Amino acid sequence: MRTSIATVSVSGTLTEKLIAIATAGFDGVEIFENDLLVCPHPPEEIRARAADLGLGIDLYQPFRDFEAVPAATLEANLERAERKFRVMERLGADLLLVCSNVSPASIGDDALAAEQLRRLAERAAEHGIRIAYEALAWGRHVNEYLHAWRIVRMADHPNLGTCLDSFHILSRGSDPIGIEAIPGEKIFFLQLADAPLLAMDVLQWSRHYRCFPGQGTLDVAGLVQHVLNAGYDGPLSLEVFNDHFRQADTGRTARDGMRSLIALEQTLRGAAHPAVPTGFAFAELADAGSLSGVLSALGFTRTGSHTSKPVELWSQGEARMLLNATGADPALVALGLDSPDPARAVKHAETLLAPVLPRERAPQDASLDAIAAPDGTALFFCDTAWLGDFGAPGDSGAVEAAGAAGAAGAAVPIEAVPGQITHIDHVALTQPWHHFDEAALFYGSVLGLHPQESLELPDPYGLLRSRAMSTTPVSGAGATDEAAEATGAAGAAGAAEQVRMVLNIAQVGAGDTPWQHVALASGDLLSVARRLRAEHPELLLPIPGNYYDDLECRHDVDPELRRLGVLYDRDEHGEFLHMYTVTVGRVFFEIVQRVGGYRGYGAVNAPIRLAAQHAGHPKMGQ
Ligand SMILES: O=C(O)c1ccc(O)c(O)c1
Ligand SMILES: [Mg+2]
Repeated sequence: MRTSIATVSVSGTLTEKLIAIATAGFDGVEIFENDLLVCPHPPEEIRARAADLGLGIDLYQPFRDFEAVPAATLEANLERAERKFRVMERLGADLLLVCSNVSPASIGDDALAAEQLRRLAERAAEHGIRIAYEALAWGRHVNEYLHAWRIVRMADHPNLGTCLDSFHILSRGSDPIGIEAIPGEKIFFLQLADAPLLAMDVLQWSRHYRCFPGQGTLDVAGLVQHVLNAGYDGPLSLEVFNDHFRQADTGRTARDGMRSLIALEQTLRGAAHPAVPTGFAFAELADAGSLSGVLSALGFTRTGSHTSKPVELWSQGEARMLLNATGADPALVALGLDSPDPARAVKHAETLLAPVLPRERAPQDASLDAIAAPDGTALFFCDTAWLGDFGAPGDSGAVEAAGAAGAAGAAVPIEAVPGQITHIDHVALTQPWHHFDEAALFYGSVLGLHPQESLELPDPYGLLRSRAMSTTPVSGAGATDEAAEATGAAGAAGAAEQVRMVLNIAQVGAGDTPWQHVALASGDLLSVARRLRAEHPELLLPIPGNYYDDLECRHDVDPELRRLGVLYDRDEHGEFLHMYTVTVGRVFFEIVQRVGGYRGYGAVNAPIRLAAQHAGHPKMGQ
């Protein structure tokens, strides 16, 4: 399918936009008029640049407030159009988008609108130009796509067709099935945008919060399927008005847009996602020596040493931490993901433009492929072979992979030890604010994670935006009942096989060193808490008594939670106990216990945690 993008969707000058759009691999562009007006180069030069870059100019837009006007205004509007046709000829563009009239002076008369659009199409035809009429969701009289189509049909001119825009259709809750009744050749253009579900004025929603397909909650792929069923074979064109995209890196946004179209095409093909991870194989932390004490306090033991690198394996149950003695401030640098087919997972990631990381490895090391997540974290796709790179602690000889699970891997049976940590429950990664949507699309398309709750959490110095993503779809805004049932079926039994990530937005001023955290699951959190409180109280994040005064009036909880500093939440499926360590370098740990089928992340307690972290670190990094 031909891919295109409106120049308004990315930042920069028109020339910068064209270069970034071509580099990302698009076939064409929609020139948004304002980008041309502010450009110092004449249309002929833009046309030549686009041609040199291999980009077609698929559309020129928008032409506003044309139709259903009093006769005197029509003459002026046709004259205005003539001038635009001349600009388009100079640009080499032959399709003009006319959006439905928003003026209070326009008249609610379909026959009049059709007659005037017909006159416009006749004039356009003299220039070899075609007109695509689009219903804006806030059009004065025409704001439904089927209404725009009825007018186009009534006008009955070969140079007049309709432009469908997923945002205008889905934001109003219109049923896109009606698209299939429009002959494909009368759909002159298709614009795609997603958006988060927001209860607000639709014009403001459209102008500030549109995002690429897959970043919001609209069923853009479902709509495209209807358009293809209608017989449309023109471009899929991204048209996104977004305050963040206007400020973000041009090339990165363009590539992100291309990733969204590739993912959309993959969704349309209907094949199951080929690379969904089945668990966390490990979390790798850069370390200068301070983390081993924290891990051993948490109950981890050193179970292996890498045979060719200064990396140690620390294990407990199925939770595995790699400490990489880089000498750097402690930070989360990589995640290992259990993958049913690692080679396929990397190939899939590459189709989605994920950067594959070069890796230095000794000849005897297991081949492990990694890609870079948007925040730079390395993601390794693993089977169990990697454990073979680790010998017994302090040993330089590799242990056979098969024996590794027993020796280096040291998978102690889950729950064998009371109060043991069993696995990694989730990992929270802080994203720079202008990469948040990119990260959601990345984890959704590359790993097949489903978005969960999206939250705004008060912090003493700001509001933290947070979105959880997991391998199991979870009910909530935008999720279907079926998805909720699937989650229920996965239930607690699949707890360790799930991959859950929490994406947080770094606060202004956090710079390049945001905090990350690893949440470790235990089947008996109170025992873990009792031991830590007795042996390492200095490692625990202090929780204010005011929190427990409130908690105890909301829930009938064990008074021991207060003494231990354990936080509590519940949902309709179960209960959640969790606690935090203090931050070491740029990482901290959370210990969690999901009782029953609790699905959340204790978000209600996040403000307590954030305030406690601020108290301990006046200049915290998240
Ligand atoms: O916000 C607008 O005015 C506007 C203009 C042109 C479009 O194609 C569109 O979808 C919205
Ligand atoms: Mg549009």
